[in-house]
Amino acid sequence: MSEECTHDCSSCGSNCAERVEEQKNKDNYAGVKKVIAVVSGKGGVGKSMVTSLLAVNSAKNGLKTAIMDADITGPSIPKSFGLKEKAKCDEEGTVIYPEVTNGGIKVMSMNLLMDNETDPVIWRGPVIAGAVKEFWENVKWGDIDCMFVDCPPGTGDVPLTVFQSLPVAGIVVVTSPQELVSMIVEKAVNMANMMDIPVLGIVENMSYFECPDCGKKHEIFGKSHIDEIAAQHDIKAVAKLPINPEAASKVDGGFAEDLDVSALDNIFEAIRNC
Ligand SMILES: Nc1ncnc2c1ncn2[C@@H]1O[C@H](COP(=O)(O)OP(=O)(O)OP(=O)(O)O)[C@@H](O)[C@H]1O
Repeated sequence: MSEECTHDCSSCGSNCAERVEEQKNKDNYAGVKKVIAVVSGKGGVGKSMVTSLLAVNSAKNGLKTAIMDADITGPSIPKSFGLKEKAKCDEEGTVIYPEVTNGGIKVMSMNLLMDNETDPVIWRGPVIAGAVKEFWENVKWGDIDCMFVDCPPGTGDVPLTVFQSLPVAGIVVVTSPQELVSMIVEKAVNMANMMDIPVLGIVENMSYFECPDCGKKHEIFGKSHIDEIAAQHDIKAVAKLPINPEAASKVDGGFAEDLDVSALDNIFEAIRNC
C-alpha cells in the first residue's frame, strides 16, 4: 500500500496486498458459506489430489461441497472426478453452471470450458487472475457449505486474487518432504497473516511409503519435520499421506470419490470448526 492510498481500489491499478476488489453478481455466490484455499510452494506436490480428497471428505460428512479449480493453466480437478461434459451456461451466456460429480460436489474449472482439454491456456497473469474472479462471480454456485479453491503453486497473481476477491476463511498448505518445507510454510503463514486468514492445517503428502509386504514405514525422502514446523507456527492440524500409487491411479483415473479419505479427518475438523 502506498503512502498516498485513498482506500478506493476502484480508481487505483496497484496490485497491493490490501487491494479489495469490487464484487458483482452477488446472487451467484451469496450461498457459499465457507471458502478454503489449498496452496503449495511448488507444483507436483499433490495439491490438486489433496483438494479433491478434502472435498470428498467434506461431502461424505454431509456438507454441500464445491471445488473451484483456480489452477487455470494446469487444471486437473475435473479429471480426478471423471467429469467429461462441458459446463453449460444460461441463454444469455452470462451465468455458468458448475458440473456436479457423482457424489454431488460442484466443480468449476478451465477444463470444463475448453473445447479440448489438452489445449494450453496461454494467458498472462492478470488475465488468468481475471478468470478466477469470473469463476467466483459468474458461476451459479447455489447453496454451498464448503468451497475448496485449488490455487496454483506459489504466491503469484492468482493466489493473491483468491485472497483479495473471495471471502477465504482458512488456508490448507500442502507440502512434500523434498521441499524446503520450513521456508514454504513460513511463506504461507506470512501471506496468511498479511491477509488476516488463519492457516488451518498442513498436509505432508508423499510423507512415507508403507511396504505392502511387511507394513514397515519408510521415509523415502528423509525424516519428516512437519510436526515441529506446525508447532512453531501454532498450526494445530497436521496430516501425513503416504506415497500411494494405487490412490494416485484412482485419482488420475477419475475415481477420487472411491478413496478412503479418513487420513484427512483432522484437517477437515479444523475446516469445519473455523
Ligand atoms: N501420495 C501420492 N502418492 C503417489 N502419487 C501421488 C501422490 N500424491 C499425488 N500423486 C501424483 O502426483 C501427480 C501430481 O499430483 P497433483 O496434480 O495433485 O499435484 P499438484 O501439486 O496439484 O501439481 P500442480 O500444482 O503442478 O498442478 C499426480 O499424478 C498424482 O496422482
